[in-house]
Amino acid sequence: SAPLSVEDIRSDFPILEREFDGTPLVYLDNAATSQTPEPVVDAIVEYYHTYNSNVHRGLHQLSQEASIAYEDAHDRVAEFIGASGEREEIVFTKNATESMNTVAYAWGLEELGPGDEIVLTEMEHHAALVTWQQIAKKTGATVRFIEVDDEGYLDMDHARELIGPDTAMVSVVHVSNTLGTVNPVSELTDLAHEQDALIFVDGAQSVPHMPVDVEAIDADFFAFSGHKMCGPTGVGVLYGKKHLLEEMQPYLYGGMMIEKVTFEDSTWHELPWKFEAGTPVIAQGIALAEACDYLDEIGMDNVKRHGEALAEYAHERLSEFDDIEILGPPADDRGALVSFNLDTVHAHDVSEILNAHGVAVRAGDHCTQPLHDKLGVPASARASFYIYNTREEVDKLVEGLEDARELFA
Ligand SMILES: Cc1ncc(COP(=O)(O)O)c(CN[C@@H](CS)C(=O)O)c1O
Repeated sequence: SAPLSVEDIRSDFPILEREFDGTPLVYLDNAATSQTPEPVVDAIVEYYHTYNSNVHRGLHQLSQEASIAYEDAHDRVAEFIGASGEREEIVFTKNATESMNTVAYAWGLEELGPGDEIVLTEMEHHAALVTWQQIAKKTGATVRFIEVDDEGYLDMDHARELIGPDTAMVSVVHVSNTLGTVNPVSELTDLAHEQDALIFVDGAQSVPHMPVDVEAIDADFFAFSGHKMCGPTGVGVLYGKKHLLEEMQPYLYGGMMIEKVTFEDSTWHELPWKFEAGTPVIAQGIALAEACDYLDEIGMDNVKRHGEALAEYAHERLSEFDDIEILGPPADDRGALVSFNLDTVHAHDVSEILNAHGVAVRAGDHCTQPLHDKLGVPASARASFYIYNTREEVDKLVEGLEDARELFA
């Protein structure tokens, strides 16, 4: 695909024209949520303007149109991540968090028991960490954590030590939303499968930012959110290998997910509808398919290159300051984000002052409290990049930090 034209892309995002009392918006909080391009917004508007209807093949024209668009959106997402099982391997949820809970309840609650181990990493997002921690409490299973070293990399010797015959599930974040570390998910998948364990990859920060082929990785489950990849809020994706989803029982019951219901018992609809109880995320799912088209038009290799180049530049600029501590791997070996602390200024104050410069960054624990505890920092500030950000915006970030330093000197 042709190299990415940031200028053309920015014209698809009117929000980026926003100014606050004359100060232009510099949106650097893409790991929290991305902005939404016109074609995706148009897809939502078109749905509600022309074929809004409930799905699952009502007999009238509108329902037929909505059903086909909604079902086809599953195939489009499958294609985007290389799932050859198409819609049968793609469940639309509300967000990545719900995708992870779906496996924890529909598989974990049934399959786990005392003696079983769930291997996580110390850099897991709460969506995985708290979920598996609580399922372990309910089932008597044990959660164990692969250590993260001082540079923000997984200790793979420790991974090989932990993943053993008692391991039932490995759950690992593909790209850390705090450190920017890109984890060796193929290697971890091999380690899990050697022990007949399953592996769940949290792809919330990878699917939006790089080419992902779930079958090349051979992950059993993969989760991500539409709102971090130019889609709307309200749609997440659970990819699961077909035979696993076939074996799993639903944990949310109701209409749409059933085949036959009697007063005594019920049978379930085919995949993936078995896991989509009630009226699903229709407009959001259709818009997510549009977001896949939008990103593929740019080319995920270009998306990856652009985000990593901005993170590398930001890392280099921030490294010019001797009072800034950057979290995670070196400049040239990370995803599209940089978390950092300014020695004399709390991350919340950094964020406040950057906001006065129009610069939007995240400050806090980024839903990785145990990791921050381990790193010995209460919080961090995080700049995260996407397709519409520029080097000039990184320079604005640095200017804001220079202001913060003076204010708190
Ligand atoms: C690695 C990872 N895993 C799961 C999630 C949850 O995504 P949801 O769409 O909220 O369900 C996120 C979302 N992280 C946001 C909110 S804390 C961040 O600012 O970093 C994530 O980064």
